[in-house]
Amino acid sequence: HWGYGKEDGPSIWHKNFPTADGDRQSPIDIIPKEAPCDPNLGQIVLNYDQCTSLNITNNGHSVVVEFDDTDDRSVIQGGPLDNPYRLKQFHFHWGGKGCHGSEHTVEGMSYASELHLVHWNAVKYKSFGQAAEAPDGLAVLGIFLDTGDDHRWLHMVTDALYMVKFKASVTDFKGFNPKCLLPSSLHYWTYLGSLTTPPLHESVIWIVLKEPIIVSEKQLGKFRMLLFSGEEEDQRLRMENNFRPPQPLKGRKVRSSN
Ligand SMILES: Nc1nnc(SCC(=O)Nc2ccc(S(N)(=O)=O)cc2)s1
Ligand SMILES: [Zn+2]
Repeated sequence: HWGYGKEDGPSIWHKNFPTADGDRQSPIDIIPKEAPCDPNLGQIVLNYDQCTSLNITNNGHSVVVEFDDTDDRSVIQGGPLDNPYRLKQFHFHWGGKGCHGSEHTVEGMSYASELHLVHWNAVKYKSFGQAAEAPDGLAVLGIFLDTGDDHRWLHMVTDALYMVKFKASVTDFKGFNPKCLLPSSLHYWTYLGSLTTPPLHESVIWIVLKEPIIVSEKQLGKFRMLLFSGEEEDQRLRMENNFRPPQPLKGRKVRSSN
C-alpha cells in the first residue's frame, strides 16, 4: 500500500497510480506574480452554519473530520465554482519537529502545515466517489498553518487526537463548525489540480487562501503523536511529514482573486 516513507512515498506512487505523472497534479508551487488577478473571479462563499460533523478518524495517512453530506447543509460556492460543492471532510498535512509540512508552497516557501476542506459537486454527480473521478467533481479549500500563538479553537481538534492515535481508530466528533478555522481574509489563488494522495484523481478545483491561520508549536506537536501504524502493528511509526512535494505546473494558469 502507499505511504510517505522511502519505500512507499510520493516518488513511488506512479508505479501503482500512473496519474501521478499527469498534466494537472497537485500540490504546486504558487508564484504570486505569475498568478494574475482575474476580475471575473468573485468571492468564495462558505455556508457552514448548519454543518454536521460526525466523527474524527485516523486513516493511516492523516486525521480526518467527516461530515454528514446527505444534503446541502454545508457548502462552498462562488469564486471559480459554477455550482455549490458539499463539505465532505477536512484533514491536515504537516511536517516533523521544526520542519515544514504544507503541500502547496509560495515562491518555494512552505508553511508548517496545511488544512484541506474537501467538497464535492452534488449538483452534477450522485456520489462523492463519482465526483472524485470527474474533472469538476471536487473543490478543496486549502488553508496554510503558520506557527505563533495558540489558535483559540484548534484545541477542539487537538484535544481529540489522543482518541485516534492508531490507524483505523475513529471517535465521535459532533457539533464542530470549521468556520472557526478560517483566516480573516478569503482572498485566494485558484487552479485546476488533483488529489494530493493516491488515487491522485485529476478532479479538484483548488482554492488556496493567501492568509495563513496561526497555531502554536505545541498544538502542532499534538498531531505528531498520531501514528501511521495500527494498534496491532509492532512498529510505532509517528505520523509526520505526510505531505506530497510540489508537482510540475505543465502550462497551467494560476489565477488570483483580488
Ligand atoms: N471512488 C472514490 N472514492 N473515494 C476516493 S478518494 C477518497 C478521498 O477523499 N481522497 C482524498 C485524497 C486526497 C485529498 S487532498 N489531500 O485534499 O487532495 C482529498 C481526498 S476515489
Ligand atoms: Zn489533503
